[in-house]
Parts: sequence; C-alpha cells; structure tokens
Amino acid sequence: MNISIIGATGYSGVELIRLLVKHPEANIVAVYSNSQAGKTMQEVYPHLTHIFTDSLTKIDCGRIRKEADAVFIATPSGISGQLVPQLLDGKLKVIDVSGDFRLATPELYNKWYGKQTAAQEYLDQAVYGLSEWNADAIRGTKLLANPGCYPTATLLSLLPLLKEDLIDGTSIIVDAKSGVTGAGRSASLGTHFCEVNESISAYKVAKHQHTPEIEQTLNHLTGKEVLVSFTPHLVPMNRGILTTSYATLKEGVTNEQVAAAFSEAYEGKPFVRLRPGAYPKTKEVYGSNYCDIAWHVDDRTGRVIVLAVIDNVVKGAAGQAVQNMNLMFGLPETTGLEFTPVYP
Ligand SMILES: NC(=O)C1=CN([C@@H]2O[C@H](COP(=O)(O)OP(=O)(O)OC[C@H]3O[C@@H](n4cnc5c(N)ncnc54)[C@H](OP(=O)(O)O)[C@@H]3O)[C@@H](O)[C@H]2O)C=CC1
Ligand SMILES: CC(=O)N[C@@H](CCC(=O)OP(=O)(O)O)C(=O)O
Repeated sequence: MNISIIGATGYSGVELIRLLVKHPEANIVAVYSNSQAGKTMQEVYPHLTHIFTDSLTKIDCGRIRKEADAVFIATPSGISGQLVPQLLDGKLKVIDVSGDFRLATPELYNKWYGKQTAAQEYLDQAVYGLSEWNADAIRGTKLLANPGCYPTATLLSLLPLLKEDLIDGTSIIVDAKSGVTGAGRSASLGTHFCEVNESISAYKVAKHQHTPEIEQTLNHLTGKEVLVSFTPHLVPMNRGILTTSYATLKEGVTNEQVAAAFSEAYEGKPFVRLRPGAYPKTKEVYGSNYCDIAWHVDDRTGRVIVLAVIDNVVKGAAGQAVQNMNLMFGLPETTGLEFTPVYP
C-alpha cells in the first residue's frame, strides 16, 4: 500500500512513520508539512537518520489522490475538515487522527472545539475507528475518524459494562491523566518544562472536547442513556494516559458479572489485556499498542472503578490508526503492531 502522511512533523505523524517504516505491507510515498517543506525528515527528527530520510513537501491533494492508497492526516483540529472534501475521490482511503470527523454534527463540533469542520454530508461518511468495537464498519469505510486519546482508554473501560447493563450510564465520572506529548510538539506556556515538571494540574474542567465524543460513542454503541463528568490532568511525563472511571453498579450486580462482561467483550482482541484487581502503570504499555484494563468492585459504595492505561501516541493515536488501516485493507489487525512495551 502506498501511504501519504499529512502533518508528518508532529508527534502523531512521526509515530506513524516509526510504525509504518516497519510495516510489511506499507510504503510511505510522501510526507507533507506546512511550515517545514523542503527539509528532510532527519533534519526535523535526527533520530530518523538512516531510517527515514525523505523530504517534506507542501500539501498537494491532487498528488495524494493520484499516488496514494491511503493518507493519514495528523494535523491540529480544524484542518482536516477542509482537506477531506478535496481528498475523497476514487480509491483513496483517508484516516484522520484529529477530532474533525468524530462528532455527529458540525454544530456539536463547533460547540466543543470552537472551530468549523466539514459539512454534514462528509461527517455522515465517517466511521468512528474504535477498532475493538467497530471493526465491521471500519472494514467498509473510506473515511475513518480515529478516536481521541482519552476516549480510547475511557470507552474501552466502560463499553463492556454499559452494554451488559451493569452500570447506571448517568453516574459516570472519568478522572484522566496524560503525558505532555498529548498536547503536541508546538511550544506553549502550558507545556513549558518549568510549568509542567514536578507539578500536576487539571485543565478544561467540564469543557474538554472529548466529553461529547465519549458520551456519543457510549450511546451509539449501547443505546443507553449516558452523562459523563470528565476531568483531564497534565502530568510530568512524556507518554502515557491513565483513566480512572467510576460508575454506580445496578442493584445486585456482582464482581463475577463484571469480570464476565470484560472477558466476553475482549475475547480474541489482541491489544486489550485484562488485569482484574491490578494497578496498571502507563510504563507497562509504553511504546506499544496495548490497552491494559483493571477493575475493582467497591461493595461499600456500590461502584465499580475501572483503570485503563495506554500510550497516547500509539493506541491513543498512530497505533490505533495503523490498526484501523489494517482493517480497512483486509489485513490482520496486528500487522506491524506487535511491539513489546519498552520497560522500564
Ligand atoms: N499527541 C497525541 O497524543 C494525540 C493527538 N491527537 C490528534 O492528532 C492531531 C495531531 O496531534 P499532534 O501530533 O500531537 O500535533 P503536533 O502539534 O505535534 O503536530 C501537528 C502537525 O500538524 C501540522 N500543521 C500545523 N498546522 C497546520 C496547518 N495549518 N496546515 C497543515 N498542517 C499543519 C504540523 O506541521 P508543520 O508545522 O510542519 O506544518 C505538524 O506536523 C491533533 O488533531 C491531535 O488532537 C489525537 C490523539 C492523541
Ligand atoms: C495533554 C493534552 O493537552 N492533550 C490533548 C489531547 C488532544 C487530542 O487528542 O484532542 P483532539 O480531540 O483534538 O484529537 C488535550 O487535552 O486537548
């Protein structure tokens, strides 16, 4: 497969390169950048010396349509909404890592992102790429909306319980922590070393753009009513997300029923590792496409607490995007993704 990458100079883009240079069926034919066109990838990222040295060029949708079988878009929100209408033509498959095609309507997107995205007719063509839950639809689409990093860990934690009607969907609270790569490579005051190091803080409380994505997907995939309080935190590490999700169990639900719901949902799913009763660390999935999930039933409060860890740039972005590409091209979903986590 001939692959193009738009936004190759960002953290998600360079992670796509790391995964795709070793993918047995993929051949990166072009990498695109707005601000760094003309430079080679190794100038921008010296760790790619002798590994991937192609030059970056200005975005050219006509060229992409002609020479690529698939294009990954890893740009900030508000960009792919403009690009996709110029790309959806012929055989080309589009995988958007940004949030532009995840929400159901342009109005909902505008409300939470404060920007414009593509028209409704394009949003209607997008399939939400939560690989473990939507594989059939993913296989048949030409426009894939790759999930957000926080929603990936949260949805994998809660969908089995909501589907089996074990929890009250309106009682959900998600407390989430992310490493700083989640905010992208561009310098900003909020991600400056001195601001982040030896500190932890919440941000975008009650207004984070992943809240409607989580609610919408829980509702679409289970038909249940949901209301989610979602609070993200920034922690001083490079990669990793830990989500702690709380929900009230329905009357009489047992630990065995909770365990059975998880086992059934993730039987045969290679990238979800169930670890009941454990305390998973972000370090234990670092650099890999795994999502590790643990749960604890609190009989005293009647709540279940689900812990999930992912690497935000792998399962939370580039890794899941490649997993979805595999599904879209009829390949085994693990192709090119069987990395052991880097530990310690
Ligand atoms: N980082 C993460 O953990 C995750 C990120 N995402 C999403 O993936 C997308 C990319 O994120 P991330 O890699 O962190 O971001 P970065 O800020 O690290 O990179 C952004 C990329 O977009 C390009 N870009 C910026 N502005 C424009 C523009 N106006 N037109 C075209 N290209 C542009 C930049 O290229 P250049 O400056 O060279 O032109 C750069 O390659 C975002 O939408 C993000 O929300 C999703 C899940 C997880
Ligand atoms: C640590 C950090 O800042 N993380 C980002 C996650 C970005 C992301 O994935 O947002 P999209 O919906 O635009 O893809 C954030 O909270 O906004």
